[in-house]
Amino acid sequence: MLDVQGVTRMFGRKAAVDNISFRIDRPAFVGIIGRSGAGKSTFLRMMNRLLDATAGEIRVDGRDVLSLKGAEARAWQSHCAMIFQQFNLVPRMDVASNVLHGILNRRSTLQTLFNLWPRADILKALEILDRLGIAEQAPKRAEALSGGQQQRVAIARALMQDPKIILADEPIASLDPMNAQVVMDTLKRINVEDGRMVIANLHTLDTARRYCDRVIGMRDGRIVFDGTPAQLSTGIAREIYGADASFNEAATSTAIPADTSPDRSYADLMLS
Ligand SMILES: Nc1ncnc2c1ncn2[C@@H]1O[C@H](COP(=O)(O)OP(=O)(O)OP(=O)(O)O)[C@@H](O)[C@H]1O
Repeated sequence: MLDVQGVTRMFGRKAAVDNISFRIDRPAFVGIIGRSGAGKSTFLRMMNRLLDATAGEIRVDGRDVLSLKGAEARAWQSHCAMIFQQFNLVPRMDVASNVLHGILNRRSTLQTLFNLWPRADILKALEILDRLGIAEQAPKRAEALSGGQQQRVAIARALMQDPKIILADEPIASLDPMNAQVVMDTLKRINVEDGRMVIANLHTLDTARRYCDRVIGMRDGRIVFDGTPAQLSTGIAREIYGADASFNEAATSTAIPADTSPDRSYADLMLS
């Protein structure tokens, strides 16, 4: 369903992403790991057409999304919703309106001007918020919510687009461990229950191991590992991060200590 072939992005003489290729045949939960500057964000930004590639193809169900232009490129962007480390909500706007903004590009100028939303869309937004456990936050301003709740609003906004693929660029990097777990559990749930592919740039190894079906390790723009979490040994992790023998995985951990952890997470249940 996703076939990445020879994708490269140059910035001047530097290849931020250097001729990468991989295939994903089912709606998997894919984690991309690597140190800062490895090219992870650049790849996601090319995939949803925020950034042009210098070379290569990204085929989704046979169609090269890198060659789409104009309205077709915009339509593709709504099929691969993106969520960001800093949530990118409108802080002073209420939560429900932030979620409805996921389909802003489907409205007429007049509707936008008077902030008019069809009843069916409002009900859908509330239904999604309810599903993510934050329905009671709908009338509040986004800025009044905790970071974890804001990221769930951003996920709700993404779901409003009914995307095939969700791209998440360091979705939990600004969150404390408890909120990070809630957000990752939410993404896993959407992946498993809806069959939507999730591709997430992750900065902690334990998160990649715990939630991903497949892990892609990048270093200096290249793929240096592509496999299952079980294949990701400490030695390979060292290679990905360019670290020496003193590299300690626990140092990158966001895990919640067992005695403060809530009931077993959804991901635990799915994976057990
Ligand atoms: N707009 C740009 N102009 C010039 N160089 C850029 C630009 N965007 C990214 N780069 C460079 O491309 C390389 C890859 O950056 P990228 O942000 O994709 O890495 P990353 O793995 O996502 O890192 P991080 O986790 O820090 O975001 C880096 O060397 C970065 O400095």
